[in-house]
Amino acid sequence: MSATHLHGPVVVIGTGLLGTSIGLGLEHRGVPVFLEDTSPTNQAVAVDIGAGRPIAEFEADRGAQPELVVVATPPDVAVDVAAGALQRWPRAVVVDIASVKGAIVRGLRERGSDLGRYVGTHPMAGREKSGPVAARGELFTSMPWVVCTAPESDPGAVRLAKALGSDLGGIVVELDADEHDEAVALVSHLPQVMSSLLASRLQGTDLRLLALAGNGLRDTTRIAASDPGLWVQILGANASKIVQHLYGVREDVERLIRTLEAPTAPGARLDLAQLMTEGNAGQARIPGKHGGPPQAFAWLTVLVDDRPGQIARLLTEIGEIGVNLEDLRLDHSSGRNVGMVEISVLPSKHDALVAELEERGWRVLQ
Ligand SMILES: NC(=O)c1ccc[n+]([C@@H]2O[C@H](COP(=O)([O-])OP(=O)(O)OC[C@H]3O[C@@H](n4cnc5c(N)ncnc54)[C@H](O)[C@@H]3O)[C@@H](O)[C@H]2O)c1
Ligand SMILES: O=C(O)C(=O)C[C@]1(C(=O)O)C=C[C@@H](O)C=C1
Repeated sequence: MSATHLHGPVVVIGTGLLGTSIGLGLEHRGVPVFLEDTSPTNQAVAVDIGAGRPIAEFEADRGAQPELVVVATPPDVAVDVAAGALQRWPRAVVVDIASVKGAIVRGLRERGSDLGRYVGTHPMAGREKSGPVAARGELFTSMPWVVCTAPESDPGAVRLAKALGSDLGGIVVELDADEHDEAVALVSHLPQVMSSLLASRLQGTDLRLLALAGNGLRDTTRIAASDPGLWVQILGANASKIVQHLYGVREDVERLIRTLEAPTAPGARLDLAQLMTEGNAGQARIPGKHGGPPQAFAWLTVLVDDRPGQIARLLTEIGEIGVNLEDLRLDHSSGRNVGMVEISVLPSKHDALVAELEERGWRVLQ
């Protein structure tokens, strides 16, 4: 059977980071999108940046039914909004994209909503920023998109939910809602908590000391900038599953404290080595891009003058050389007018890229 694609119209309710990113991605594919938000400003910004047209234009055609409604509101109103959409458009399939899944399907079941036309989904892609201005149409490319089929789900509705994920470039993964919540407690919610706990230690620190921070601190605290309002809802809705992992963390932290209180005691070094090795083993299990096996990319750093247009020129030249960037990080060395562009590529491309960039006059550190 050939793959199902969306044709639209698609209604997106909630035009923040995720809803606007979905609108942008679908419009880019030629799927007509209509946007609704309780915040007139967020709706207008999403329309202005090309994520779709205002819902009023859709409703002007009385009796029009969307093919699909995407509920992209915060989790605590997702049940109300999805239940409302199922009633408002009695022939449309309704999906939500909230970060927790069990509570939403249970909420809809309790209300007696038509679960045949509802499918819970969750794109495992996002940013630490909120609102439509932070949206990106390519946010979902090659990222997992979980589809949680309930026993009541109609197969046609599930096909459309999967089409949403795959049309936006995501990799569709089918899970039961409870399995999903179990998994994200570890791979998404615990990282957020750990990052916030770490970053909160920085409050009140002398800024001269913080200026020494390298990538270690930046890598581990990026998501500590996430929206507290959204995360209070996510953590609250998945509390019982997250707390199981925090018990494990507590045990490890208590063990580490005991070891570091007596760092020269017999066995202390071995204990520290074990802790680091256990971390290495866990980190090595994280799959590489596109859900493939973990892959070690090769990194190089290019120094660029801190002038407008330099980074764009570098990226254009890497494109001309014909090497695919796997990842990119930008950094500034404190107090110098130079930027550092860290680039990761397939190991087999590394040496040729360095040689070609040096040939073109770039300063490359390896
Ligand atoms: N931020 C992420 O990284 C991420 C990733 C995957 C999934 N999600 C999920 O996506 C959903 C949206 O998250 P976001 O980051 O886009 O949040 P956001 O704050 O950027 O956007 C939410 C939008 O919903 C609107 N809204 C609130 N109540 C509404 C209602 N009753 N009706 C219509 N609009 C309403 C808000 O005005 C806002 O524009 C959440 O359920 C979240 O769990 C977030
Ligand atoms: O990259 C990020 O900013 C994210 O944290 C995105 C992230 C994640 O944990 O991967 C956060 C919460 C969402 O529910 C899905 C994706």
